[in-house]
Amino acid sequence: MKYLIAANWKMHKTCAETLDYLDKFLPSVKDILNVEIMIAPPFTALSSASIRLDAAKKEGEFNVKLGAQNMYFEEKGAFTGEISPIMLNELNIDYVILGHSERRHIFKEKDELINKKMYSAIEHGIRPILCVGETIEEREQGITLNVIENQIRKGLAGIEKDMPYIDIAYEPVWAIGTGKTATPEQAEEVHRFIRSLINEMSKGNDDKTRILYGGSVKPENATDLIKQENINGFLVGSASLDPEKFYKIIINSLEE
Ligand SMILES: O=C[C@H](O)COP(=O)(O)O
Repeated sequence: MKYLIAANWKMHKTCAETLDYLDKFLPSVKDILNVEIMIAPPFTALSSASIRLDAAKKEGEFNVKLGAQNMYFEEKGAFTGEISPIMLNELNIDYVILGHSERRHIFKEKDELINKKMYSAIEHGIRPILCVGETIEEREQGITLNVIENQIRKGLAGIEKDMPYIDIAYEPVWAIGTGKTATPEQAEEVHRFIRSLINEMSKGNDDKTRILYGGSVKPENATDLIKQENINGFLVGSASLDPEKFYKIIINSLEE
């Protein structure tokens, strides 16, 4: 399984800043082919980034993919402010991040809506990354694994057979943007649980599904996290905004 190191820029970077980033970042990862790299800029920068990546790919083999940070499940219609899968298809978007904790908590997205988006992404050939994670209160109540199981069962309801086209990101809400990373052991405990759950749900058809860790990943903690047996990559927020830091996370993940 090729690991995936993904950058979620959230609401950061204009088109000009995106192109400037790619100018610095792409040459540094040109020869890295044994890990998949994905960048999810804001919607407004996807088109420019897509053109820039196409140009890079014409110059040789390249392992950088583009992702969207969200998507609506309908193809078109009166859904003010939303972006559809066919709009993403037009830009050759490979991945879409769904159910991110900021979508769940700030924008009140529920598992049922996330499940419809998962269906739609798969139907349109866009590989979804389903994000799950517990709050600090849930961890303190000792219900972390119940919360994760519930989010995964509801998010994947009806699409268990499509497991080979899905990745999952475990992002403890208390570790996102706080500087508090889960320890490698804390992360591994949940990743091991997710692996056995999706293995059971897909009847053993989960060997193409990467389980990413997200939450204050930085160059300093990437090596110890990736050493864990069931951590198959990262979803990186703040540290991915700096091309050099993101490059170091990739390099440090490759050492193991
Ligand atoms: O999608 C990324 C996660 O929310 C992690 O963000 P962070 O690396 O800034 O903690």
